[in-house]
Amino acid sequence: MDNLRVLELYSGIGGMHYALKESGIPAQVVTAIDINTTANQVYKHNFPDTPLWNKTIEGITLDEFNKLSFDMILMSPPCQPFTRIGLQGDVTDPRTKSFLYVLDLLPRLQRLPRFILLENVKGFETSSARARLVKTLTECGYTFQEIMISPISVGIPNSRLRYFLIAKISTEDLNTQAPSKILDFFPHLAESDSSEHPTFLSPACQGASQPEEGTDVLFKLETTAEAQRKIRQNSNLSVKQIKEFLEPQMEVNMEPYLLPPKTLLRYGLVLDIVQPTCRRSVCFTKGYGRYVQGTGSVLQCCMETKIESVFMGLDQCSEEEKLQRLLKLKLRYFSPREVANLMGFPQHLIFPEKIPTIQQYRLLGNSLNVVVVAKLLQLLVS
Ligand SMILES: C[S@@+](CC[C@H](N)C(=O)[O-])C[C@H]1O[C@@H](n2cnc3c(N)ncnc32)[C@H](O)[C@@H]1O
Repeated sequence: MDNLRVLELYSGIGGMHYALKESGIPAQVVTAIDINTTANQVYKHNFPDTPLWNKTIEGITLDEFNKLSFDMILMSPPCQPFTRIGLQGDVTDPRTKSFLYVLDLLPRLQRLPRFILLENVKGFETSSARARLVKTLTECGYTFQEIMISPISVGIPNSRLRYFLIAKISTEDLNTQAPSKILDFFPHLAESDSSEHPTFLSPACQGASQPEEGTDVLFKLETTAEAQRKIRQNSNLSVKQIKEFLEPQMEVNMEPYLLPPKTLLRYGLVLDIVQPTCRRSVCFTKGYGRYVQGTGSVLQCCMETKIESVFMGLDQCSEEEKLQRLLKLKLRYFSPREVANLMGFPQHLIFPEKIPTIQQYRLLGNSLNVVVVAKLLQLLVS
C-alpha cells in the first residue's frame, strides 16, 4: 500500500499520530490542526517535521483542505458538548461548530478520503451530532462501524470508555450495509477472502460460525451474548498489573507526588486507591492533580499497611488520627509519565521542560488511548 496521506484534526498532543505509528500502517500525517498553543508546543516538540496549523478548523477553506489531498481523517472533536456530566449542548454548543463545519465540507471535497476515524466520549452516541455524522457518511457512501471500548479490552489496566467510529468508503449499494450496531467489545480481525474487505470476527466466532459465502463482510461481526461473555473473560485474564506502568525512579522521587494532608483529610473517603498489583485504575481526566474526586486513581506506595486497617471506622476518628492513618498508606498521584504509559504513549513522547506538571495532566486527560486507536486503525485499513 502506498503511504496514506493523513489529516489529523483536533490534534492536541498527537495521540492519533502516535496511534498511527503504533498501527504500523504506512502513512504520513500531512497536516495536524489545533488551536491549543500549549498542546501545539508538545506536538511540535515530538513531531517537528509535521506541518502543524495553529488555526480554527472552521477558518480553513475548502480549497485549503483540497490542496492537502488526504486519504484519511483522524479526529477527536471537543467532547464537552456531549459529556454526561456537562450541559449536553450537543449541536447548539459553540464548541461543536467546527465539527459541523467538517461534516458540511466532507461531501464537497474534490476527493473523498478513503478512511475516517473519530473518537469521542460516552454520550456522543445518543447526540444529534452523531446522527448528523452518520447521515453524512451514509450519503457520501461510507460503510462504518461504531464501537464503545475501554483500554481494559486490550490488556491495559485503565478505564477510558470512549465512542469510536471507523468508516471506509464503499462502492457497495448502501442498502446492503450491515445494520448499525454499537459494539461494546473489540472485534478480532480474521483472514479475509478479499484484501479489500476485512472480516471482523470475535475469537469465539473464529472456526465456529463463518461469514456467509459471498456476503460483503466489511463490518460483519459475531455479536452473540455468549461470544461477548467469552471475550470479556479472555480479556480480563490478560490485563496487566499497574506495576508494569510505573516509573522505577518514582520510588526515590515520589515526594512531590504525595497527596498533601489537607487533601487526605478532605477527600480520604472518596479516593480511588490502587496498588501496584491491581489490574485496574479509573480514567485520568484533565483535572488530575488539581481536583481529587473522580479525576483518576491514586497509588498506595506503602504495602505494609493494610488498607482495611486504615479505613475501618475512619469516619469516627479524630482529624489527627484520621490523618495519621491515611499517611501510613503513602498515597501519591501517578506521574504524567505513568499516566502516559497507561494511555499507551511510547517512551518517546516528551513534554518540553517548560510545560508544568499540571498542564501535562491536562493535555493527557484530553487525549486518548494510543493502543486502542492503533488497533482500530488496523481493523480499518487492513
Ligand atoms: C479532545 S481534544 C483532542 C486531543 C487529541 N486527540 C490528543 O491526542 O491530544 C480536542 C482538541 O480540539 C482542539 N480544538 C477545539 N476546537 C477547535 C477548533 N475549532 N479548531 C481547532 N482545534 C480545536 C482543542 O484545542 C483540543 O486540543
